[in-house]
Amino acid sequence: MEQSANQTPSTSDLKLAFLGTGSMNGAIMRGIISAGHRPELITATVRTPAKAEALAEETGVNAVATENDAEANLAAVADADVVFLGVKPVGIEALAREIADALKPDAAVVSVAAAITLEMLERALKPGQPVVRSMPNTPLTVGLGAVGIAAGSSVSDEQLARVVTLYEGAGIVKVVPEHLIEAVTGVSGSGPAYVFYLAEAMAKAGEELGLDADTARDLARATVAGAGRMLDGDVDPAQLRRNVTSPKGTTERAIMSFDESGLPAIIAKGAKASADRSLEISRELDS
Ligand SMILES: NC(=O)C1=CN([C@@H]2O[C@H](COP(=O)(O)OP(=O)(O)OC[C@H]3O[C@@H](n4cnc5c(N)ncnc54)[C@H](OP(=O)(O)O)[C@@H]3O)[C@@H](O)[C@H]2O)C=CC1
Ligand SMILES: O=C(O)[C@@H]1CCC=N1
Repeated sequence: MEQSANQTPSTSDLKLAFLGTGSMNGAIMRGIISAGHRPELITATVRTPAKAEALAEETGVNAVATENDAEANLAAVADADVVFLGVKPVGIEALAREIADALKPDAAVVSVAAAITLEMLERALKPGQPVVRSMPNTPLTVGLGAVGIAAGSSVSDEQLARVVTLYEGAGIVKVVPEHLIEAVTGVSGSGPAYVFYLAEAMAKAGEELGLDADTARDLARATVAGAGRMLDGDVDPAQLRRNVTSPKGTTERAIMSFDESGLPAIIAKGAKASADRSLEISRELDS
């Protein structure tokens, strides 16, 4: 049964480490900083020195490259209260094993990786280390993220609430049983790409209707951004759609065409393909 966490402990003094600060961990970190977390309490690691320099310059965090400092990940977690693991799924377990002995025993380790199960994470860390499996998405970077999280066996209510509060600074959070994380992946983890894909397709449609490429792209982009902004809050997408759809008007014809083409089923099939791929990667990596 899905539930929303409702405790809001203070997280403003927590020391955070982001290990592997690319698209996803970078989005989480930027969202948390925009929500007010002080960059001087954050250490971020990447592999490449130039990327570390750019991150430090842009965000003010302490950013370190593992190519410059082989101990960077160990140093980053040494006094961290919450550690976000943000490397590709294939590298997560090795990273967890690398930092296992350097973590504070009560540090919460939050994986953002697709397909990496709580069992795999707990096996790679020391017994009793609190672990959270999360499935975030990149709109966290603009404070409009959507995150699913599942708690490991050693996570206290307070530790889970801290992770929820950190994420809630930059989006909405749903606490779900682990077996539903694949569903979260199929809807919201991969979801931003579906929406960008829609914007690409709308732009192409505009060109086919005679608009020049720049005009078509700008109209499609602004439409998806504006509609996305209207969805922020407790609103019903179907009602917003109906507000655009005049009886016997132009939009109605377009929606009828989408329905005749089976668009809802096509989207459901794509979301399932994402969820299924997550399970497939789990099987590939679980040794
Ligand atoms: N992108 C997305 O929308 C989403 C991604 N995820 C998950 O997020 C994770 C990361 O994906 P994504 O952000 O897209 O990938 P990226 O390639 O953008 O980021 C990976 C980061 O890890 C760094 N890195 C690699 N190895 C190490 C290491 N040993 N120590 C420190 N840093 C390291 C890379 O540094 P460098 O660039 O210098 O090589 C890079 O900054 C994946 O597990 C994915 O499943 C989950 C939800 C959504
Ligand atoms: O494509 C991926 O595998 C990652 C996980 C969800 C979104 N991006």
